[in-house]
Amino acid sequence: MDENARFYRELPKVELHAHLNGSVSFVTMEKLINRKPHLNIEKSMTAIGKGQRRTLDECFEVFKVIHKLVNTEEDILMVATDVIREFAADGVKYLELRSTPREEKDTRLTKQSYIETVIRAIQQCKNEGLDIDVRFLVAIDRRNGTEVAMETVKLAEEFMLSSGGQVVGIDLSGDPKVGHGKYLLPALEKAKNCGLKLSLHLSEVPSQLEETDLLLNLPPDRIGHGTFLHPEMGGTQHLVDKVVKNRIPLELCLTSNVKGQTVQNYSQHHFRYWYQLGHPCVICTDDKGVFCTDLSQEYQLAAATFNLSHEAVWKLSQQAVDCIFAEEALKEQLKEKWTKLQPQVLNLPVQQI
Ligand SMILES: CC(C)=CCNc1ncnc2c1ncn2[C@@H]1O[C@H](COP(=O)(O)O)[C@@H](O)[C@H]1O
Repeated sequence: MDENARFYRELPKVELHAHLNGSVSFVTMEKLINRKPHLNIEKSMTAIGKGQRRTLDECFEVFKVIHKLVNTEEDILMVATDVIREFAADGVKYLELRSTPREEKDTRLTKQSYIETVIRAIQQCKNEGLDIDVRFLVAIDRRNGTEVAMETVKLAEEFMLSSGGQVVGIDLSGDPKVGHGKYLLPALEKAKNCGLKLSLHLSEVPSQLEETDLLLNLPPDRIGHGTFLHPEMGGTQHLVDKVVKNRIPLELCLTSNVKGQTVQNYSQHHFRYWYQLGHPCVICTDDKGVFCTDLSQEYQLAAATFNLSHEAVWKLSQQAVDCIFAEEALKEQLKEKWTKLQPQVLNLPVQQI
């Protein structure tokens, strides 16, 4: 590893936008495929390699394949523990995992046992003494409509109260071209009222202005992507003003947006717009397995594309701590960790990009 790459690996990082089943690495995928040879799934069907791009629709097809491979409690436990260990090895000190609870009649997996298993994995990793704190966001897949959204919020609330603070919020995700946020509003309002934090995928594709405007009234605690919010991308100043006024952090995933072709190339990524505004931006991976990346690479990519010094990168990773959903006490502990690590990480004899 060259010294520059080492800087990004040693940089303490916060990952706030990681879909569990999109984060499954090649190594774990191999284990899953070996468990289920009858499915005839090849690794190439579950990831988008270097230089490759896919349409958004094709990307969502990949998740269907992965879901076939991950359909038992045993699979979920393995996938979640592997993903947490990999993030820890990548220098991530705080991780918010998100996942959509699924019921699988064949294997008697229930939404309840799905969430329990993810929590078990988090606990198992904690017992291993890994240097990473993990929290869980229960995801609503927007395609499933009002009733399922409400049921998901109820489950999330139960687990928030019973999990000793492991479940901290709700993610709204899924194919942005399917469904409409107005049908999910009551569930999201309920979530907010019971103390769950909200991270919502907003304006991931163009022409969602009305939905975005509506959901911004909640307001959410963080925004996933927000690619088409600003006027240069067909959004409006009104939307930007709402986001800025409430200082709602954006979770930005460069590789995902370029490989999924919602952004033409790295230099046109909306990171530039929001970063220049001085708005809180958090670099994230989205689906590190599907998009063959990790958080160190994403930081390095952002720095190379937008000409950020190591000091600026450090500040970016440090400011991400302010955007986490975990309790204040943990936030303070993480801030101390950053302060402690700063001299060691920034004093590395690094070559400039
Ligand atoms: C297609 C593409 C460019 C993906 C990146 N952007 C995304 N946008 C919206 N929802 C997503 C995205 N990536 C993953 N998800 C959600 O996360 C799920 C996979 O993780 P899980 O099963 O919830 O554990 C997908 O089925 C989908 O509901």
